[in-house]
Amino acid sequence: MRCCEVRGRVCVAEEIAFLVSRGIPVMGHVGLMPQHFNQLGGYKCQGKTDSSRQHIKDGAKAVCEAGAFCVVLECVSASLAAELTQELPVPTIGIGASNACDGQILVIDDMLGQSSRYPKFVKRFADLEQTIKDAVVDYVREVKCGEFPGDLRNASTGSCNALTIEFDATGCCGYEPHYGSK
Ligand SMILES: Nc1nc(=O)c2c([nH]1)NC[C@@H]1CN(c3ccc(C(=O)N[C@@H](CCC(=O)O)C(=O)O)cc3)CN21
Ligand SMILES: CC(C)C(=O)C(=O)O
Repeated sequence: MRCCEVRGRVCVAEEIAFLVSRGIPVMGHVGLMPQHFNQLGGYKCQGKTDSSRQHIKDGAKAVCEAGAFCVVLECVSASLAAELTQELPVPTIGIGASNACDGQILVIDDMLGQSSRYPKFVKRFADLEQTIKDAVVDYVREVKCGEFPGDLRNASTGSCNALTIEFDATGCCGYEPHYGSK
């Protein structure tokens, strides 16, 4: 789905209502907003005090009243996420905000293990960084010792490259590499 995400609380309700009135679906976003890193004092869990908790709740409600179709909760406490998920009329999508939310976000580079820094809530479901490093180290080693490219990987003699790609049923756009003699 194509939509627009608007980050902020009560102060962005007017902008959300404007976009929604023109037919643009808007996703709200409360809690940690990385764009407000300086005002928030870092990438910290939000809603720890009663007043900031209330502030986030008021904001999330205003965002819904303005017409957002869902609200992202970023790094809010589990109990606040549970309350908002109960109280808001639209689905909540959490990131670092517990499993109380209706849906979840995880940055793809984080879950695949390809980021340079990891927020503490991330689970790495794969370690692509290590996989890529291992592949590159193997490649460099094989090039240095002459193992790659061997005869089999040589375009003019190789047999394993006997590849034909046809882009449509008639083959008129087919790509047929020329192997063998030049
Ligand atoms: N790759 C990536 N993944 C993300 O999820 C992400 C970004 N980048 N960039 C923008 C924000 C920043 N995010 C973060 C980053 C770190 C924490 C984190 O671990 N915070 C610590 C406290 C850090 C502090 O005190 O300064 C915590 O205990 O919650 C949380 C959210 C989430 N977002
Ligand atoms: C939802 C998260 C990943 C995000 O967009 C951000 O923190 O900037």
